[in-house]
Amino acid sequence: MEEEDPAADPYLPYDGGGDTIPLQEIPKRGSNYVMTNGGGAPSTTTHLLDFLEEPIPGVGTYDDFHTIDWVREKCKDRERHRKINSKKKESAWEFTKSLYDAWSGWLVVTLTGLASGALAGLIDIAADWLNDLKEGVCLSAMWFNHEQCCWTSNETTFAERDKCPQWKSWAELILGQAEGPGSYIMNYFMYIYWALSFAFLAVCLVKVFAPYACGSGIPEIKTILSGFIIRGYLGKWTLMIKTVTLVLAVASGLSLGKEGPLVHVACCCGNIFSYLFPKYSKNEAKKREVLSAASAAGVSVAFGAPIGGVLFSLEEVSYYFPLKTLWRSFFAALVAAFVLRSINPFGNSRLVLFYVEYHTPWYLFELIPFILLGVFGGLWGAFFIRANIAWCRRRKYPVLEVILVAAVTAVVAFPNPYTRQNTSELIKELFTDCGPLESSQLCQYRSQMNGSKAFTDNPNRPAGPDVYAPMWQLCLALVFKIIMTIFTFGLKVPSGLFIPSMAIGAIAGRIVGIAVEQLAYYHHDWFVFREWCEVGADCITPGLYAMVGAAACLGGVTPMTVSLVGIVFELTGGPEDIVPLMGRVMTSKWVATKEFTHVTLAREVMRPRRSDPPLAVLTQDDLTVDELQSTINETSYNGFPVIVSKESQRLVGFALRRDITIAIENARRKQEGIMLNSRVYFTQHAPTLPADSPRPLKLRSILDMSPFTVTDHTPMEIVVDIFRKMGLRQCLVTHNGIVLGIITKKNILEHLEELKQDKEPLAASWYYHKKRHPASHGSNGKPRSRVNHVQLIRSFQDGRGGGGGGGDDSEEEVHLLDGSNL
Ligand SMILES: Nc1ncnc2c1ncn2[C@@H]1O[C@H](COP(=O)(O)OP(=O)(O)OP(=O)(O)O)[C@@H](O)[C@H]1O
Repeated sequence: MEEEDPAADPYLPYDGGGDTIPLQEIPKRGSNYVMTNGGGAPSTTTHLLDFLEEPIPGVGTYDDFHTIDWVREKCKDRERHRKINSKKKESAWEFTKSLYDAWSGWLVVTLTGLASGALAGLIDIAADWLNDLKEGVCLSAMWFNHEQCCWTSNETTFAERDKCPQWKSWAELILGQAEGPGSYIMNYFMYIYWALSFAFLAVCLVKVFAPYACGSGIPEIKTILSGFIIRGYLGKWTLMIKTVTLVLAVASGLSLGKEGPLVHVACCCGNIFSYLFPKYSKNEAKKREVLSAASAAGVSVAFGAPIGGVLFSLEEVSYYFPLKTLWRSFFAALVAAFVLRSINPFGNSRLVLFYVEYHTPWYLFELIPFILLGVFGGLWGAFFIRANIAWCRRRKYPVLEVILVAAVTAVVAFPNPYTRQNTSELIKELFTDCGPLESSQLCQYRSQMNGSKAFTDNPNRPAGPDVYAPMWQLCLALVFKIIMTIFTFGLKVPSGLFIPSMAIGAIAGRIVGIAVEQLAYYHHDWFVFREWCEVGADCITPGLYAMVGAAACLGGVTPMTVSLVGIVFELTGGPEDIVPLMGRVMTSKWVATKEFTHVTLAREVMRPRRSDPPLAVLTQDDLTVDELQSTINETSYNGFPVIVSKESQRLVGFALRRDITIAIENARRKQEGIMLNSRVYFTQHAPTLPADSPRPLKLRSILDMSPFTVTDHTPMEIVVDIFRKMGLRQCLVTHNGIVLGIITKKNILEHLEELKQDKEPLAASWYYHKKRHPASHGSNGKPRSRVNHVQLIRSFQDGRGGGGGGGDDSEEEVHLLDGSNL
């Protein structure tokens, strides 16, 4: 390490550039000593020795909506480790501190897991209760939902599980009659009334208290985990409001799920707990390790799928995922699942949402309909994304829109039993295997099974009117769900896409399943069925088709592959059915993935481009404070290359704008003699100055002397690789040691997008936005307002399904660059 000198710190008194004061001679905090000021008269000042060790407050932190520098954060952590290791042998106290430090990672993920599990349980219970409130109330105990109410009743029969005298529908309570058109209309009215009230309350809470609480939150979390700062996105307000409004939004009956928002809730918990430990709160890279574990805990409780959660965190959201984070994610997912299981919100003593056991295996031929379902899922995904993006561009009135969508949903959903019921319940019903004990309408085949026959003895049967009627209702439900999901996703309430997508796939799957089953029944002599599906044989399970369809549609709207299989596998608890799932998922991945071949060189991507203003640089020892400040004020770049001199242009290092501003402010406040014409220098020793010049300001401590550089001839393939592997924020481009330009992470993303669009004109949201609102940009074309930054940041999330979320109401909210692989 280079030797510190007092002038290296802007707080320290300076002796005029001559001999520096040996460290041991500097008195302790609070004592006085005599110094010469800029060659002038001796002055007495109070010197704070601790500043030698303390970093300048604020230096090394980041502004809102900026990219973090992973390399710098990792170095900081290594330095902290070194310090702790060297001190731990000094005393028992230091040793205890080092132990605490080593364990704090496990502690923070345990707390996160506990909190996520508890909150998920609470949300499940509250949402169930509120959802049933739309139909009626439990007179014996108001806090029971419909199911619990009738469980506790002695008069409930097995066939009519949901009927009991304690549970009163609104018509019974208000009109005193349970049947007839009057009661139907009253129940209909009350259903709409509650749905609208919940939706209105949810959107108002979000709008007034925590705009970041809307949407699923997953794209933003991906953005944050890849190294962006979005202050308040994972804060306590967002957590509180998201928890409450999620319950309301789910209960309002809107076509949305709570799974994505639960991941957001878990990440808020992780972020809040990380503030208890300086190791995490002061290091943005370390904080992201906790957030990775938190997102695993989120998925774990959202679906009851702990392993799926870890895979999700690894594959989908995390950017930096060392082995230690894998273990911690696993542990957080485990703790969260355990807590949720103890709360037992589904009342089935199972963690999984849709536990199914199919009585027959699937046959090779069935891969054809499975693949067709895969195609349907892909088409649904593509259609949904396009339609949702197109709709999001037209969005203007968030509150009104929520009320309208909730009203239409309630009015249309009530008459159809498949749309009225809770979506998770619907999926569960669609997944069911028609056993003898199954009371679902979908299992009312013509020749009813003799109840005493075993499951495995359950041949395919012809469908009668009792099955055709629900089939029609399912078809209508499919159309309804497809349309409503497009309009719902992106509303200003918490909304996840997993459950509606699964429902759409499951409905389509069940319809296809029943169709294939009937085909096999009536045409068992066709060669495809002849071998394995004779009359009376038990061969086709429509529930399995529903499951494959659900996975297909889920895969269509999210880029998950391995984690999707993991989640669906855990969700349904069926190990035999994993092969069709894997097949389906892999097909879509192969079709969708396209590798780029970069033929470009760094100099073609670097900024400034020919038409841009020249690169803003700082010289190492001939700027004044005034000149430095005007460079900072006139531009809004995050940092500036520091060069030897205007003539030589050789690179010395890189200084961040924020660090420079903070250091100057601090020096002005705490250091006497710093004026506008004081010379600023980044060198080890001060330049020789005329005797009457004011005291110079040394800024070497904020200079990054090892910035990443590439030469102008480096292929972009390599540059992208360096950015990916090292987590760089920026990289300087040199030629013979002379700085030519800079490439930032966002430049790389824009470049990748250009490649993706086959060199069509760049359509990044930034440029798009610029065209529409020129007034909101600074002279250098950089967006000024916070809203614009949100849009720009959104460009780093995976465009798929990105219509949701965000805290602004502007039109171009959806966007578009795929940054998930950088
Ligand atoms: N010193 C500089 N001189 C000229 N252009 C620069 C300079 N620094 C950055 N740029 C370019 O200006 C644009 C804005 O850069 P900036 O440093 O603000 O980062 P950014 O890419 O917007 O990312 P962030 O979100 O971190 O602000 C980028 O295209 C970058 O290549």
